[in-house]
Amino acid sequence: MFGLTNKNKGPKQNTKKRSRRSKGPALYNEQQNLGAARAANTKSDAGRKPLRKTKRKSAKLSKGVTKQANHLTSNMRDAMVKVTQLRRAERRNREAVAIAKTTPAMTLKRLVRPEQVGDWMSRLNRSLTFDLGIDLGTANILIYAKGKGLVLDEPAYIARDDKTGDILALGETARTMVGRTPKGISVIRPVKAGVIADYDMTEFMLKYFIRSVVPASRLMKTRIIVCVPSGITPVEKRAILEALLRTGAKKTVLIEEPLAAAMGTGLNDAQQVGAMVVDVGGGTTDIAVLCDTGVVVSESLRIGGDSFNDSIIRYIRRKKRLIIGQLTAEEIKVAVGTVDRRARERVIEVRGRDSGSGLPKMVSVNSLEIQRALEAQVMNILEAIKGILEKTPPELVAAIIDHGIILTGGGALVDGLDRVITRSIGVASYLVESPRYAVIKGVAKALDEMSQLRDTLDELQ
Ligand SMILES: Nc1ncnc2c1ncn2[C@@H]1O[C@H](COP(=O)(O)OP(=O)(O)OP(=O)(O)O)[C@@H](O)[C@H]1O
Repeated sequence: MFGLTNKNKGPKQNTKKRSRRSKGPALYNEQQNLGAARAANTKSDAGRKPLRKTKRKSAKLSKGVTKQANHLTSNMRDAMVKVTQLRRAERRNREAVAIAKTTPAMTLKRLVRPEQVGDWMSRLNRSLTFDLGIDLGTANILIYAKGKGLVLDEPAYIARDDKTGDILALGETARTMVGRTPKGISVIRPVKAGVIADYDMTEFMLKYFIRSVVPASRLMKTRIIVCVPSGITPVEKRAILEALLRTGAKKTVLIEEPLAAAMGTGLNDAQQVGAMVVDVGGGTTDIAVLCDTGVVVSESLRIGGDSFNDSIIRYIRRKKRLIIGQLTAEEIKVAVGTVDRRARERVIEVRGRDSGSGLPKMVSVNSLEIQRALEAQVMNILEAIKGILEKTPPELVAAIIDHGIILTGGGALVDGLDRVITRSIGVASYLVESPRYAVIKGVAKALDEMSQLRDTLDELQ
């Protein structure tokens, strides 16, 4: 009975409150039932009926009341759960309204932790900045985009209408027009011997090629490292930097060709103690001794793949009385050309115009003839290497003997150059893998290490 009384006391108060507030039908009925049960209980006590009858009656009554009380308790629990759920939903609504009222920045602060904000900012900055490396060569222009790789590899040629000044073709299309253009159209090379020969055309070519690889919206954020021959004057350097700035770039930086070539060959260890790099390009041959502080001694010669072609043209005209063009000379050089008189003999049939009669003619040319044609130029390169070694500090010479002479640049692909240098200088020399791309690989590295290389780079912004 005590248990029963206790059970009835608690729920009774709650039920009253609830019934007053919400007057829910279930709870109201329960309260009425409980009241009826109590009234019945009081009546039975007052009547003082015989003991057996009273016992049976009170047992029946207590069963009923227990049942009702249990029922009431479970209903109370349901009601409490409902109230809690309602309160939670109300709190959630209030929070949602508060977030909606805050500014976007406040919402960002609420949703993103401070360290994530930093990451987010740097990620955004990185995605907006565009870093380019350019090998502005006499023969070819190569562009490397950080994070993307080599994005442009085109011959540095422009076909132009002489009368109107209109540009008709650029790059490979213009190169194939060399020696085949009608009157009034000329194919020009704006960069000669590594130096800008025609400023307007160089600027036009750079703008055209850069815009073909950089979205216009990112040009203002573009940083460019450009590679130049070691022998150019400060005025020429500034001209190149300004031409690049006029393309719309944010910042332009210069790096010397031999330094870039050395970096591109992955020479870091040798470079620290001393290395000699001979970069034979289309227009220039750059010879330099480098150590960890940069270029120690260097020289730039106006000799390269193009002047090799000129020598071949002159030789064939003189010895074979045949006039050939630049493209044929290039073909001969690649097919049978050599600078080593001990090389295996190869022969090629060459077509051209007879210098006397002006009629078409075909002659055969062999490797030894090409070796003779190129001999004087190779002698100049060998003399320049000897001269540089004489100016090199003895400690570095010892390092060069250990590491050898490294050959880079497309011009160094001419057969036998490495063997001739090794025999004449007495120091092992070797051609790097993909010599045409050594400089642009170095420029790519320089882009990664831009901040450390600050002393070695000339910059403009
Ligand atoms: N297989 C080959 N044999 C001989 N010469 C070659 C060969 N392939 C390319 N060349 C020469 O390489 C030269 C181009 O080399 P590269 O692209 O390194 O020059 P560049 O960087 O444009 O010139 P520079 O460094 O003088 O500004 C051309 O003159 C071409 O004739």
